[in-house]
Amino acid sequence: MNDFKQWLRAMPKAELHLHIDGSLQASRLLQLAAKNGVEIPYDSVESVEQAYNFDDLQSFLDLYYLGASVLRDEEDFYYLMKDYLDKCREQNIVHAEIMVEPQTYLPYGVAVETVLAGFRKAIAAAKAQNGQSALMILSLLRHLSEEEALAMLDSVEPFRNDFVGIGLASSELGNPPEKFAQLYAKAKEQGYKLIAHAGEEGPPEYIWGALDVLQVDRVDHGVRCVEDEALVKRLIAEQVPLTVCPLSNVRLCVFNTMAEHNILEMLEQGLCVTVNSDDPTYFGGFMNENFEALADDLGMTKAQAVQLAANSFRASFLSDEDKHALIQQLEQHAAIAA
Ligand SMILES: Nc1ncnc2[nH]cnc12
Ligand SMILES: [Zn+2]
Repeated sequence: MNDFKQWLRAMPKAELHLHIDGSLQASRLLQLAAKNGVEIPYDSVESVEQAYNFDDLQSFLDLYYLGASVLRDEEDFYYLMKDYLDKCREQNIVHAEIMVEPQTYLPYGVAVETVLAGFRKAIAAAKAQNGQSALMILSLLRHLSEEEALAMLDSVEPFRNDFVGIGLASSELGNPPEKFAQLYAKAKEQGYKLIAHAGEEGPPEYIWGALDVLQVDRVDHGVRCVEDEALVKRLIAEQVPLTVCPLSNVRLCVFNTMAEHNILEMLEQGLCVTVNSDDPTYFGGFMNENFEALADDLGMTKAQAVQLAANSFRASFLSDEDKHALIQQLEQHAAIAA
């Protein structure tokens, strides 16, 4: 491995766009399917990994929801979160904001309390044992109705302190932000930070909708903003963070190749872009593999890597004091020769 890659791996960074179900390892999926008696059409790690071959977002989501269907009890959720937090430690992800999607497990009779008890325990252990920092985001599923999302928001009321914000994920096309206007208004009243996927497969209008109707603090993906000059100007002027996921975008055919990805052009234009893994086990890499792909295929410089990591701390929902401490840590790393 070259010196720059070693330096990138050691760089402190925050991950702001990660679906916990998207970090389910194939071996864990098989183990839980066997433990919980869930029938799945795969019998080996190789056969699961062969299915990681997607034409678009929906073809991925079909496998992603099948994977999530094997989780049943508190221990299953604990190990899912622990596996990801172990990876954060290995990759110098010093802070993570993690999307959890309790609506996914409801059809299997899994209560929100069970899901949160497992996740909470793993996060508390990572904090106590390794000083790791993690926050959870309640991610609602846009292929379901707004009523269902509102019902979930009500269900988590007793667990309000487990979540820093709400997000909106799943099938984007045909499910515009406007469908969830009431949900976001209610969540805002309750003090949640607001995030939504927009402009991944959906058009720039969906990003306008996320900004103007949902009033989001941060946009997940947002790469299609470049099709609308006025939108780019607004995003730059307001420094709205965009959580970009390079390997995900290539695997889901948003870009044909990594060489065509626009993340560094967006960065150079002055947009507040960050690097994230989205669903790392399904898309062939966690955070460091995303950074390495930008170095290999787009010629990312050290200064650009530092800017991307600094953006990840600024765009986080940490206190100003915590952000400042992490940016100082990053500046110390930046002073080391790559
Ligand atoms: N990339 C993605 N876009 C929308 N919803 C998702 N859920 C998990 N990954 C997603
Ligand atoms: Zn996502």
